[in-house]
Amino acid sequence: MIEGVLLKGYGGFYYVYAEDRVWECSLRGRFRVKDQDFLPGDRVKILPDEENKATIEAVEPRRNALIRPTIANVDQAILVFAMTSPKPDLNLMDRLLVQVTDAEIDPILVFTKLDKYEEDLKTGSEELTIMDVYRKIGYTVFEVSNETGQGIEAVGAGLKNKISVLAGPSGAGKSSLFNALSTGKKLKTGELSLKSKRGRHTTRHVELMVCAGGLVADTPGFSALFLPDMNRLELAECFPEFAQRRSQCRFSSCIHDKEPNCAIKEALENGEIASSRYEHYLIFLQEVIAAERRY
Ligand SMILES: Nc1nc2c(ncn2[C@@H]2O[C@H](COP(=O)(O)OP(=O)(O)OP(=O)(O)O)[C@@H](O)[C@H]2O)c(=O)[nH]1
Ligand SMILES: [Zn+2]
Repeated sequence: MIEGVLLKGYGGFYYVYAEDRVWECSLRGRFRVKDQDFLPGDRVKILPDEENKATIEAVEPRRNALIRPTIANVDQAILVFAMTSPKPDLNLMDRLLVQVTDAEIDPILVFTKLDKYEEDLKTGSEELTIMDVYRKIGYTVFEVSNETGQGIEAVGAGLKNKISVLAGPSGAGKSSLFNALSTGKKLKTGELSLKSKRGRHTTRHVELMVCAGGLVADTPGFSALFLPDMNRLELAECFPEFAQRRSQCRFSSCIHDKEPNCAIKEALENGEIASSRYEHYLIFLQEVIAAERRY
């Protein structure tokens, strides 16, 4: 028996990645009734019968499961944004960071189009780049060019043996990144480029794809504009630079809005917290409060 990860269920079969290849699997009789219980990302044990064919014999308990997209055992979210053309939408970035953090998934920020950005820089330089702002907060940040390949290897090293979801706005370079990470490797059965996948299905099935020694899901649904169900105190917990200073606020129930002696507002005034982050926090706070009232 060999261990693998379920990539997708399709047409009555299950495609499992194990030992560096994709196996077309059917279910053992006892699993058939609870067919719908299988999710991409599930860790399974398979028994090969013929070449590339096998049966699923066992399923491991899940560590976590996302509802949208529906994937089990997600380790990390790769949030892809272009440094330039288009300029990164920081509101969306902070929203995704809140969603991911709330789901207890590690965020990784990948900024693309480094080649274009460096060209732009020749006309004038900024003091603290957006990338530095997020690095300073403590996030893992990569700067890459999908065109020249610069920085790609470092991103790939972080994907190995992990299940990652890919999210970010249209035009950010998600497909290009996926392709850049997959170069030099001939695609095997069950592996297709992100773009050809997208072109093929109008209704998007969630599925995992083999990429840089790990598994990656393209997740359009993850850029949802609504914040997850949370209360006003939980929101600040999703901003690491707020959470870290919260105990210094005068009131333990401080939501860092109108309260006096707020450590977060002090840090904002000192320039230790980026104004865009605080601005977005306030926008999200209003949304969370409005949602609280609805229930
Ligand atoms: N110069 C440069 N162009 C890039 C880079 N990455 C992507 N592009 C270009 O940016 C455009 C959008 O890239 P895609 O990879 O299609 O973006 P996407 O995020 O998959 O977009 P959607 O499919 O709409 O979600 C394409 O024209 C790419 O060639 C990069 O690092 N440098
Ligand atoms: Zn406060």
